[in-house]
Amino acid sequence: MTNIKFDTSALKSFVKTNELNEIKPMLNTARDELVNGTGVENKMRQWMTLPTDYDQDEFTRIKKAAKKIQSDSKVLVVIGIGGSYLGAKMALDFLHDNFYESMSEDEREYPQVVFAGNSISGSYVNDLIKFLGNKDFSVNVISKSGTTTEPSIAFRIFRELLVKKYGQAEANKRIYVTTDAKNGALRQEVNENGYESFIIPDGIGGRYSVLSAVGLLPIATSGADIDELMKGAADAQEHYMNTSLEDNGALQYAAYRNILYRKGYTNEILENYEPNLRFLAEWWKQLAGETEGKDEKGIYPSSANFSTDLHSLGQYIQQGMRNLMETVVKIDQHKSDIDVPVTGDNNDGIQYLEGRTMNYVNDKAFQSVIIAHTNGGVPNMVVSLKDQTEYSLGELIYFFEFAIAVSGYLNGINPFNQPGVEDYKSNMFALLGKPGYEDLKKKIEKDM
Ligand SMILES: O=P(O)(O)OC[C@H]1O[C@](O)(CO)[C@@H](O)[C@@H]1O
Repeated sequence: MTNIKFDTSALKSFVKTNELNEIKPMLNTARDELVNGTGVENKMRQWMTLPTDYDQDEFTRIKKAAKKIQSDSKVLVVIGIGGSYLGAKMALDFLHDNFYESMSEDEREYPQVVFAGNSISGSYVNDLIKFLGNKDFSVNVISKSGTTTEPSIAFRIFRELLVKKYGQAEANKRIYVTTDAKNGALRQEVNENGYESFIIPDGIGGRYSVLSAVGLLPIATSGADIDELMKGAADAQEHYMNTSLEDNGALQYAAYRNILYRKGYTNEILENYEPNLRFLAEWWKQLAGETEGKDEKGIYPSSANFSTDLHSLGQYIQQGMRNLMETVVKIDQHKSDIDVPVTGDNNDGIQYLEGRTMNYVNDKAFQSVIIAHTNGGVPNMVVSLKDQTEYSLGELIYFFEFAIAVSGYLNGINPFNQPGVEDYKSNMFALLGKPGYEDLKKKIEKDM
């Protein structure tokens, strides 16, 4: 097994063999804290066994709901932010064609999945309402807390739109809620209105939730195979939970990125050579950033899309401040390929590429960048993924979740909380005049 290979061959000039041996006892302690549940906040580890231990009845209901949406809607509006958004968006992009979401109604077999509630932009929401026009649509609102401002506002707007279009009773049948089992405003609304609902289990935080109903309903609605996704994740669970450092790419990734971090490579760039992997990095950035960035430490997660960003960020990466490390997610078997056309002339200077394919050129770019950036003082790691299937994505999700959680324990922080996110929220509530924030409002206004 495993469709993932973790390659550190480009790290030779940055990490000596003994360094892996030296960090191994600490890594194993971190791994044991995670796997055996002896670490802090251990109740938030339910994602670890989710691929094999999930509610089968709910899984069946998710597939049924996806079928209903496919039969009665042209568009599914998914409302959520952070972990209640990024996993589904990442998976949809990863699994479908680059222009899948732009296909017209007649061309598509399954509903278009669009997102809302992931910003506070009035223009975006107006554009989306315009786009929906007369199209039949349903709404999947996702929020673990049920109280996050961005999705709450969006849900009000799109629920109102549904009621206006279909009437209250039919609108209620087009609303799918994914939230906490008992708590929060959304659960209360489910109880009052009888919406179809799905549960985000207590022990799964937003950024670890893509393999729960949070990701599964939008992914299934888009026509992707969630059985295969879970199968890949289940096989990854079996592998990464039960193998030691020598055979475990996720543990190796956790070890090497921390060795590098301790040498001053404090910023990690997750990179790809496929445009539809852009949101993989956006998902990973929340996973890594919210997990590790606390107690005034942690690797800063960033991303770049190649070769696009070689023509923008490339200069900085090659010669800027030397605190960067790169992790490339590389696809081994591409979905498709195309020849460089044979024209019989060399006016554009690329006749030497005739007979080659675009993926061949892309692969040479990948190799060249590793050589250049390594020579420029930027350590490179490579996560190679066999292909862009549901099975491989399931594995990849588990690989990163496991590695980042171990990495958090290794760096001596609580990997499963995110207290820092609350500060801006409190200020915003105070400035907006939310009841209960009067004192903070006064304090802010005094300091302004
Ligand atoms: O699902 P919820 O409760 O709306 O939260 C959304 C996101 O907001 C955060 O709590 C941070 O603000 C994330 O951790 C979470 O993924």
